[in-house]
Amino acid sequence: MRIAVPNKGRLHDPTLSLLERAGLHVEETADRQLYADTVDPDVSILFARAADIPEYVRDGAADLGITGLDQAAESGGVVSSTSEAADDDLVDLLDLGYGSCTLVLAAPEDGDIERVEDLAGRTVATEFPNVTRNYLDRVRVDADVVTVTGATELTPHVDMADAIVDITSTGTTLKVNRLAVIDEVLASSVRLFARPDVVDDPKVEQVVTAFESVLAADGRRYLMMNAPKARLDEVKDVIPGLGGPTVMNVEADENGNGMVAVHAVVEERDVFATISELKAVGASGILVTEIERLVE
Ligand SMILES: Nc1ncnc2c1ncn2[C@@H]1O[C@H](COP(=O)(O)OP(=O)(O)OP(=O)(O)O)[C@@H](O)[C@H]1O
Ligand SMILES: O=P(O)(O)OC[C@H]1O[C@H](OP(=O)(O)OP(=O)(O)O)[C@H](O)[C@@H]1O
Ligand SMILES: [Mg+2]
Repeated sequence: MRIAVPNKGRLHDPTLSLLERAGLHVEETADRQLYADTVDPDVSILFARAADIPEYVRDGAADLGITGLDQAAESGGVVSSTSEAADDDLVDLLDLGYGSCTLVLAAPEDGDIERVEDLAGRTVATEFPNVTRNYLDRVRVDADVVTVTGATELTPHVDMADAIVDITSTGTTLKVNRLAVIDEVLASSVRLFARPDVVDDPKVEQVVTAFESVLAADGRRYLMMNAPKARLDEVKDVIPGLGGPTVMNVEADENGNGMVAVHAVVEERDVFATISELKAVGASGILVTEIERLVE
């Protein structure tokens, strides 16, 4: 099974670190090499441009692809389950949570385009012509679409276009170019995409489970402590854990203090407050550790 992965750009490093954390270590290769093996002999990597990855998966050059939803939507149909998929659709299997951005319609701040309807008969410049045409159809506005390959934000200022559809995340680029958002076209983030015919492959399911376990571990910590058996209910009340905590007898509890060991997964943001509350109900020897993966 082959996974297409961004070879450069902002999605390259986070994608490799996700593969690493998921246990799919990518073998060292010379820079920009097209293919790489992973520690799993059944899984290999194809490095490609983020924008080409959807096409590689649709065509069968790869079985799975990791790239932005914006790129997948630009290249054709995207569905969220196999039951609704046509042969050349991509199935959006999993939101990997990074590369979050929004494709927006934007126009000069002090111009005459204030609503999408004002675009009738005007021109929109974009690197995403298909997504833009679909959007204009959806809102029933008849405008021309011109395709550019970069620096889209400049086009309204050089009379090439009246508005743009482009990526924004912090909004800095739009602001610097004195452009105001008129409408949201597509909310995007990096996803794991599959061809419909491979979705039920056990290897694909194994990859999905591995990625899910990394996402589940994100922002969570593992707490271990000793607690007086008599106050276990209070300890359980304090731990806002995933389900109930695990409670174990302490082997070395010879002097009969009635101590138990308590383990629990907690949200990272709750750890700070939880520790003082645990101490207050008699817990001691509290350990906080990172979780690499969590299969729920
Ligand atoms: N400012 C941003 N914030 C978050 N995600 C972004 C941003 N810009 C782009 N992306 C996401 O990353 C994807 C690839 O963009 P990026 O610019 O990294 O790749 P590239 O264009 O192939 O690389 P380069 O711009 O270096 O040639 C986009 O399709 C989008 O999903
Ligand atoms: O809202 P912001 O945080 O300013 O981000 C938006 C900008 O980020 C991307 O450009 P990128 O940095 O990838 O440069 P590029 O145009 O060379 O791809 C995108 O094309 C926007 O121009
Ligand atoms: Mg870019």
